[in-house]
Amino acid sequence: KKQLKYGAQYKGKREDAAMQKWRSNRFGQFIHWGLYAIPGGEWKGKTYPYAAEFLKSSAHISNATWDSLSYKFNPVKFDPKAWAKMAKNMGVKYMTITTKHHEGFSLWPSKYSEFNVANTPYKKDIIGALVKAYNSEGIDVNFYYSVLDWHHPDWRYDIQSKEDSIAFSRYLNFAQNQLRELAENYPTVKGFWFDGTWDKSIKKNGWWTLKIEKMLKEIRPGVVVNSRLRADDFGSRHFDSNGDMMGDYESGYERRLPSPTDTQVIHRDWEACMTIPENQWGYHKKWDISYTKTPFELIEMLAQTTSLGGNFLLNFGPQADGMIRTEEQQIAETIGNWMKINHPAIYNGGYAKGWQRQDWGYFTQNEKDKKLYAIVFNIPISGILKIQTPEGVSIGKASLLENTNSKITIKEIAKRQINLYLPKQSFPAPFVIVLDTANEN
Ligand SMILES: C#C[C@@H]1N[C@@H](C)[C@@H](O)[C@H]1O
Repeated sequence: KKQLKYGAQYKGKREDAAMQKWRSNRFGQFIHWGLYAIPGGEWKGKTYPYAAEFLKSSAHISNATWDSLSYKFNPVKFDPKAWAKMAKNMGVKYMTITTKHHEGFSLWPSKYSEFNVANTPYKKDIIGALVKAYNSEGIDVNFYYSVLDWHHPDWRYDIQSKEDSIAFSRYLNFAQNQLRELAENYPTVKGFWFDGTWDKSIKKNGWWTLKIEKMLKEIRPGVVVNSRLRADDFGSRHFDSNGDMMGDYESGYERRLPSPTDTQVIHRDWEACMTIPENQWGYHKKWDISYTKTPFELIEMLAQTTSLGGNFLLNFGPQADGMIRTEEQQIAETIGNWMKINHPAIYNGGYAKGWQRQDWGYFTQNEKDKKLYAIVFNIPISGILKIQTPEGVSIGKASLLENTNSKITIKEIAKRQINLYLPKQSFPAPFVIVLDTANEN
């Protein structure tokens, strides 16, 4: 074991109320919004297939040209209450908003950088409006903050000279000031989601990442910080040089999930963030420039994540005019209709210890109602759902969550081998079975 000053600050899961709330939320909305929404993946008549929020680099656009987009930022149709209503109806319990992405443009009137929403035709504080609207809907708000900053003159990708280290320490002070400002000015913030921490400059300044974590937790006790902020004494990220996770939850699952049987993740808190297109976080004018996931695919990801004790953060990329595109609205509505019936299998849901993953779907154990849920995506041709029960546990009753009068016949065909016989009906959508279990001894 190495002696670390800037490694993991604690072992195991946080069990305080704020972390338990974060964990019980399970389903969140990611929002990527910034100047990149204006060009929307297109530049000088050319469409770029890469992530729209990376257009500045994929189209080799100068800082001066990119920054001048701020003079055009005027989302006249922006209605934070409408966004929050849509999110509520979709069934998310938290939202994570880009306060500043790699472009360096701040969506709040920051004292520490002119490059912010106050100096645009729109003028108003977007972060403040979103926090107010989402909190009014009972939705927690977290702040995404990119440490990587293409705009700031003191940003460095690496420290290769005295000048670099002098400039970069100015940058680290600037970022610390902005983060303090966010934590102080928006007291209901529940978490900080750091990104853009992969460069050598940050890996050589692991001390700063711990300082930031401590500062935020001092200003906002209970606030939740992702592992992606953190680097240790030797530049190891997410997990320190002794293999211990830093921050409060693992945030390495970006556009990917652990495999359904990868149970090593259940020992820590974690979150997967996911795009609906293949790889677009910011708004891209061409929705179908890549494959876009269907609502049922996204619901399966949510179920898989919950079954392994993780949170699922689904991304939306609002338009420059402030509207959420219709394709995203429709997906939100379909997911919301499913959540209205099936949320008991998700909220407060987690890993069902001892219940072996089956091909037909996922088990989740509800921390609150202590019930076991089976979320079914793949009905076998036989119509029989096979279940292997843990040692000493039997299934007393099984019924459809959407119709608890529906009786599902249970048959023990061998020790700990159960057949569930589905009712003869169509199942046009993924569905949930509530299993009443009992200890045999
Ligand atoms: C790469 C990269 C960034 N990380 C994702 C969460 C998005 O913010 C994307 O731009």
